[in-house]
Amino acid sequence: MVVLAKQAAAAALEQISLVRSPSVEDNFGAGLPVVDLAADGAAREVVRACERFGFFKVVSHGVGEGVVGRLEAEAVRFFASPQAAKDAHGPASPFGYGSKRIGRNGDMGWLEYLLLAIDGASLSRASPAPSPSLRDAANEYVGAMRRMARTVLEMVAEGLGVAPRGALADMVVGDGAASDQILRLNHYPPCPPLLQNLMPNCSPTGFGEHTDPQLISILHSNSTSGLQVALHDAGGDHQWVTVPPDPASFLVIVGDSLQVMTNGRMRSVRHRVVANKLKSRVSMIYFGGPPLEQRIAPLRQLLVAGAGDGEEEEQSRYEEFTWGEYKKAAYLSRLGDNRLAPFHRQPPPVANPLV
Ligand SMILES: C=C1C[C@]23C[C@H]1CC[C@H]2[C@@]12CCC[C@@](C)(C(=O)O1)[C@H]2[C@@H]3C(=O)O
Ligand SMILES: O=C(O)CCC(=O)C(=O)O
Repeated sequence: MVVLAKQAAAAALEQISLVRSPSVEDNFGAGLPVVDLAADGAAREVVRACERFGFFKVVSHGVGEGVVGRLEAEAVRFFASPQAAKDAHGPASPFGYGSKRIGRNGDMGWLEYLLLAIDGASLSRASPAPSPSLRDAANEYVGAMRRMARTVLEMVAEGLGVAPRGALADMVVGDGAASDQILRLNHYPPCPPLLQNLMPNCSPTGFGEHTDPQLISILHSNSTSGLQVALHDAGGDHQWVTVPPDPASFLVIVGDSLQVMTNGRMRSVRHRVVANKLKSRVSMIYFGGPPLEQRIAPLRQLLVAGAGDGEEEEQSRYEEFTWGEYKKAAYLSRLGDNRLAPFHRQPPPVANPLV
């Protein structure tokens, strides 16, 4: 009987891996990096958090509750619609509705999602928004994410002493820049009860561990927990730390491209989602990438600034590539792969230290 039940649970999960269920001890405590974007010295705090952790929570962001609420309500409505109606907007290749399958190379998660392409300041005409109301809410939300991406990337430039302020922001949200932006709506149903009964200490992986390839990501979630980030100790071992959900805030996540452009000063953080035992998690994430032809290499001013008096300028830790090349390689990779590894000339020091 137990064997049959276990088989049934395994079948329901298909090839979705299980991880240890998070407990309160895994929560990020007082050390969680938080930046008040409206405060004096915010640029310094942004740089500090990106260098130390590769992510931070944003408060005083100025995004209206209605903007978030409208898109989240549309997402909930869409995910609650009949499976056939959702499937009509899939499979995600890469855009559209997807369920359990992530990317093209066999990654699986306990989630369903809608991946939408952005063209300039709004959803791409080619992107299959399931309804006009979802499209309108998404366009309004994308406007808010673009403003936040500009603010944060300008603060990164300012905090690092890079001029002009728009050097990074313009790559992602510059007028007329054919940048590569994506909006993803994720729904993680609760862990199946059968599995919970059989293996109370295990939970299905919602979204497997990965780093984001772009410059920055901006994440919002409802009040259901699940996001974890990998922090490292001095020996290089990592520990998964839960970031408590806060629907009133956003999380900014450093992507691989920003790691390279800052020559490893800022670190893309590995993160994952673990399905919650009881509640659905709904998240919305904006990915800010540059135009395909953008060269991804350390900003010149950082290499010059990194050199001491009379020394030669700091060397790039990476082989050069364009965003288009990196993106192509990303789509050929598995979610959890270290996509920057083939481009490393010099491995960066220990990432994202445990506090
Ligand atoms: C296995 C995958 C799934 C990928 C592509 C490839 C490797 C990296 C994944 C992500 C991670 C960040 C968001 C995303 C939208 C991106 O740009 O790269 C993801 C994309 C997808 O979910 O389709
Ligand atoms: O749902 C989340 O909290 C994170 C989602 C994520 O990492 C992604 O969509 O790439």
